[in-house]
Amino acid sequence: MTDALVVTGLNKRFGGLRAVQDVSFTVKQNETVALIGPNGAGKTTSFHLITGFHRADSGSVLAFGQEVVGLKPHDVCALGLARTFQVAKPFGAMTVLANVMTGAFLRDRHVIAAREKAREAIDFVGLAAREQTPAKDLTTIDQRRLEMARALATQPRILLLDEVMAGLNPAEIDQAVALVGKLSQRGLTIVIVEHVMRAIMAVARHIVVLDHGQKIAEGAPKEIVENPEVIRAYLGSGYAGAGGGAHA
Ligand SMILES: Nc1ncnc2c1ncn2[C@@H]1O[C@H](COP(=O)(O)OP(=O)(O)OP(=O)(O)O)[C@@H](O)[C@H]1O
Repeated sequence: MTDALVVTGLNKRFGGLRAVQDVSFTVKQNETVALIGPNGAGKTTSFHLITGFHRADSGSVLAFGQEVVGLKPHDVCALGLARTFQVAKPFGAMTVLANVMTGAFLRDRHVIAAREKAREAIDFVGLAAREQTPAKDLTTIDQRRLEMARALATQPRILLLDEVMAGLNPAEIDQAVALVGKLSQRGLTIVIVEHVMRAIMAVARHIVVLDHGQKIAEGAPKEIVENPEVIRAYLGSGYAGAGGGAHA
């Protein structure tokens, strides 16, 4: 079976800073992979490179066997890669439904069909009761749900989630974890950037660790939390439990 995502030798410099250095990893179909590491490690930049928001200096990103480096974000999305943003970027004055329809329009030019797809995504993330609420009036968790619904409405095969749990309370984190599990059950391949280790341990089958733009480890969650290099660079000696740069 073709891998969902094959990232090979990805590089990105910002002036003298090597934000992403020779990063390679593979995500199998229907797998959930987490990208973790300290602030500034290059996680969000990797997402930008994979989704066409930044152009890689070198390297390759194959999505279901097709090269996406060099494509515009819209074209990457059309190939089935959708993402959320670390800082949610809804159209604040527009309703939840209208925001999600902007995602649905990628595949359905007709308003009625796009509205139907948008409603399905809104329902899936549990926002049906907020359909007519302006995005700016949503709570933090509902904004995250909106981000996910908008991404889902583009009918992706691969979903990249950038810190969708940041700022949520423990009960909300549990709800978000359940939602990610539901997305995976639906057959989606998921790449998740997250600092909430409890959530990572619950959803990820495989973890890739970045530090200073480089991959320092990858493996099963149990191996990663015991990896001395990962403990030094990110988790801190207090993990498993509460640790370092990561939020337990
Ligand atoms: N557009 C840019 N111009 C210059 N430097 C940038 C740009 N975007 C990111 N950087 C730098 O690249 C490095 C990697 O940043 P990135 O946002 O990818 O880290 P991150 O791992 O996502 O961190 P965090 O966990 O804080 O979100 C950082 O040093 C950051 O300051």
